[in-house]
Amino acid sequence: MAVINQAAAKLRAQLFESDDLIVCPGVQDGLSARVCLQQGFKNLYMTGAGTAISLLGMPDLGLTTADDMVRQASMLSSLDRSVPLIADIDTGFGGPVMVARTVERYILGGVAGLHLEDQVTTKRCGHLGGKEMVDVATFVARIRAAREARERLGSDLVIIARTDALQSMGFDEALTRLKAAVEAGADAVFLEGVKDREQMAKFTKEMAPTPCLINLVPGGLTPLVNAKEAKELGYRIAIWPCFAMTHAYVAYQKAAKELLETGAVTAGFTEKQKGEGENAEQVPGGIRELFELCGLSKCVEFDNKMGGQTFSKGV
Ligand SMILES: C[C@](O)(C(=O)O)[C@H](CC(=O)O)C(=O)O
Repeated sequence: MAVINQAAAKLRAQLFESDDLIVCPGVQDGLSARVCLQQGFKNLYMTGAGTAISLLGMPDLGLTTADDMVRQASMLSSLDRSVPLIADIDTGFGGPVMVARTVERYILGGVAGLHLEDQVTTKRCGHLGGKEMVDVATFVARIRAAREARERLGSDLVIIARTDALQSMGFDEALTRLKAAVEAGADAVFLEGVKDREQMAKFTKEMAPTPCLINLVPGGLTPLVNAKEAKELGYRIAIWPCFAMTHAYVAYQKAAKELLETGAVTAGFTEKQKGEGENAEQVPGGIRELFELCGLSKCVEFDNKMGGQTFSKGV
């Protein structure tokens, strides 16, 4: 328990013992997380939209189950337990009992923070139209259930209340909901779909001193301010869901098109990479490098240290 709680305690300290912006690149799978860890990010964000796309090949329409999300969030948390992960928990997947149960599973998986929202369980991405909300009492019960689960496990989990009410119910109702959530035990707040800089500044000012999160989705409703601006606008946490996925999508398309049309895959490769296999071990971005990114040498070292024979003939 103590080791698992370390990331949550660290996130809590980042939030309440410093005034730096917590910069969270959106990750959805092992590769995106490993790349962000390699680049030295101090935090990660597990995007539910990205998880729906990468794990299910489906849009963000409330199709990922609690099991899908717990499994992905736990895997991502385990890659480097010194880097706190904030994870999307959508609506919590049911009534208070289910919310508490799912939050416990997130905590036990090593998640440091999560955001829990007020959409109906048949939810959709916050940047799509036609969203429906639960009433305030139902939302508050979800937050209370999350807080209760946190207390039951003695965890430092950071609970971030998210409202999707802005588009259909307006700014004042959205703020009322977030204030009620803070009253019920949320540590930070997330106003989904905020539409311009003026609204951003007003939001952080009205919610102060509660820390606010900004969601910067490529192609979404919110202007893509940079980290410096987000901080100046009063935000404490910024998430960039699907940012790398957008780039990966374009690269996949290019390579798939080339393979289909020419029967070969060379797009974006260096001359060396295009060569025959004898230098395979040195190829940058080749399979060996990807395994290395994911801890190949560390696995071999661990096996040896434990007296295992698995890699005695080398790898
Ligand atoms: C933040 C979000 O919940 C996510 O799953 O990452 C999504 C982002 C997206 O759809 O790209 C959201 O609803 O804003």
